[in-house]
Amino acid sequence: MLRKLHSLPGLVAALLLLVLAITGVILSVVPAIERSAASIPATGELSVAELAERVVAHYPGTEQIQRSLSGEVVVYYSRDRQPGADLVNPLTGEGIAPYQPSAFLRWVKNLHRSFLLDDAGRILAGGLAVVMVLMCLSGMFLLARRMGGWKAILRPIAGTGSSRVHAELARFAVIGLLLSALTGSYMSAVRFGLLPEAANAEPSYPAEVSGGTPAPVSSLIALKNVDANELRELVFPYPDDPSDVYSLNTTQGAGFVDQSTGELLQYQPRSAGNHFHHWMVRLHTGEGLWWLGLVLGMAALTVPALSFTGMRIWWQRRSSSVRLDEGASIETADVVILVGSEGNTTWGFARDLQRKLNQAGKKVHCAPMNDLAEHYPLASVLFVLASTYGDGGAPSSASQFMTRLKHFQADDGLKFVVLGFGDQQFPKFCQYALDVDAALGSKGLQQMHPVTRIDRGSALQFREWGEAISKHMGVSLALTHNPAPAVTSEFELVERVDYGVAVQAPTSILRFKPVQSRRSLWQVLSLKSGLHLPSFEAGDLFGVSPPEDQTARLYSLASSASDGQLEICVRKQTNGLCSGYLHSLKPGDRITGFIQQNPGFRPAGGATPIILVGAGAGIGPLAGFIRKNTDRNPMYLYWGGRNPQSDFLYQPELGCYLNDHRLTGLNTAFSRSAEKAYVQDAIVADETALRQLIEKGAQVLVCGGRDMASGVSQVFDSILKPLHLNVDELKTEGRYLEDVY
Ligand SMILES: Cc1cc2nc3c(=O)[nH]c(=O)nc-3n(C[C@H](O)[C@H](O)[C@H](O)COP(=O)(O)O)c2cc1C
Repeated sequence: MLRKLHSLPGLVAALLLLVLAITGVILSVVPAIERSAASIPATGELSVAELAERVVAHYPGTEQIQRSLSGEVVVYYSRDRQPGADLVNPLTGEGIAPYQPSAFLRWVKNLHRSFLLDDAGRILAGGLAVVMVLMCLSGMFLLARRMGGWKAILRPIAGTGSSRVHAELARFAVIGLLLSALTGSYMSAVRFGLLPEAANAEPSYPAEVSGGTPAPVSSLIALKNVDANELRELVFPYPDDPSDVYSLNTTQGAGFVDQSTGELLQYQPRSAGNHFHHWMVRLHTGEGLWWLGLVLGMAALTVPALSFTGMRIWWQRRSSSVRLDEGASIETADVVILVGSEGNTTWGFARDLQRKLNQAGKKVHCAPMNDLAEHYPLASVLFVLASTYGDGGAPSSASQFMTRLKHFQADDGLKFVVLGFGDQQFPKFCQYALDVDAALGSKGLQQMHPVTRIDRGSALQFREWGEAISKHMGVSLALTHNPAPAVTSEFELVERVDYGVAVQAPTSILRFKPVQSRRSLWQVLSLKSGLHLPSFEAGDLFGVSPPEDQTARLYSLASSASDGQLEICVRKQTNGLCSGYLHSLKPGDRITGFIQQNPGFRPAGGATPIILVGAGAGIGPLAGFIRKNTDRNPMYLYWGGRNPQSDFLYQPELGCYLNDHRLTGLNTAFSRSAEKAYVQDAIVADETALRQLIEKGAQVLVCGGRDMASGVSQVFDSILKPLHLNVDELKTEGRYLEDVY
């Protein structure tokens, strides 16, 4: 519901909102430009009387002096019976230039206020401001849900792609956008009488004036008492009419001034309502608040990107919303599949499972987790496929599941299996699936297979899980769903460096270059060659499928596109189809593969000290990070191999990086040498130095096998203890990142 409230108005109004935002950005810089051009006297330096005297000295036919909130002073005068208007310097009264408001800015303002359509357009713009308020509020709630609660709203945002960019931008801009939208809605509501307009402080014309000889303007006491910076407007009396008066309008109130006695007549201070109205207008336009104008402009600048990423998210969600038909009824089903999903991708996996179970002759009922029935009379297996959302929380189609589970009656024969879908970059990887598994277990249901976690929709892990389930159920389930078949390119191996054969850990550094492809029309038009690498950074992933199998394996990239080549470090696994295939390549051989972004595994920029930890081929992306450290920020590498003579990967490069200070410190450990040490030992040996680095704000990046990563995490937990910190807390702050396989 909340999501619909956010996305539907956004989709419908996107184009018009873009017009409002872009014109808003242009108008937002006007106060700052005006402010930079204006001379503003210090408070108390110049009174309205002095200002008027100086202006009149240069413009004897002065009729009116106006001051904008930005500090621009304009004199309206008559010379030789011709009216004129000039910008003047308030300190001298001299003219600066003829006052000619920009026709372009007037047009932009009209477009912003009314889409150049008078009242109908103003109503539309007002309606859009209200839509924007709704989108900002619903967006804030969605963001809080995404982050796992309001308290976590300022934490680093995990995730990738449009969804992450949208969340980052929205968090940056939401206050500014909300302020613009609220004040815009208010102004429209006042204009169309939906809200009462604050009574204007218009004093009534004085019934009596002295009618004496006009005194020089500089001597009028009422004008001497007002600071020039408070002036909005001073209208001069008709020349030669002693019964006429000055009309004075300031930021505080309005009244009349007797041109002979200088007495202030009929003065009316601004009411509280009038002040409020005045401030609402200023908060919308930034008039007189140039810095606020720029802040609002920057917020409005995000609207095109928010619209684009918002539409992409909506489209991705829509295109993956392949709802399955329920299949068998609750009463007749012998297998039940319940799906917990937020972004709809889990439904694709469920559909594959349902289809394969049907092919195996099962009667399958499939439904969202929120539709858990009280009883499935004939079912023998209950599958729960659940993603995790927010900070380890339930996705929307499972939000009621735990409550409904309380009324669930399980038959003795019913077994359950939970399959979690999540992303390892999140600190609570598949947490909701783990919670569901525990809750079903505590209901007395029998677990058919331990809860399994699928990382980033891995087709390989899903297939492997299907094989295990096939054995339990005595059927053949060849699960093949692959949520995001990637766009592949062709690459040629140009160099390989081999290590580790003598210690039974054959590991190769493989370097590829892109193969000339047929140029697209865009490349032809933009004079680009077809020989370009797709954009990627060290730490992103390279997906390759061996010829015998369509399922891609992912390897961490050790280079970035700017290095001009694609580099991976691959250990040959026993019976490994893909690693075996890659190790069989000779220079000149070609492969196809694709890039998958992995923005959650990148070193923090700036002077933050970086501690890199890896073992074996896990050094690949770490070497890539060091190579890119051309600013020579503090970077320390802890790496474990088997034997320095055989598998000291990147040894020559690391030597160069130490010499040119891209690498600050190198600590190695070798398990099949005299020292018989692992990377954890090298970390423990350096405990004090590491603790000091972390105290200074260092970030830790770990890459390698799962066992190594878990050992390293334990060691860091004990190093962090005296600091009253632990690895989980560092992970939440984005200061402990893992890329494990
Ligand atoms: C805002 C957001 C928060 C997420 N939080 C977690 C999390 O805490 N733990 C986790 O393992 N995965 C998390 N994920 C990853 C999703 O669970 C994963 O992408 C899953 O495949 C999505 O499936 P769905 O599209 O069916 O909802 C999150 C994803 C997003 C977009």
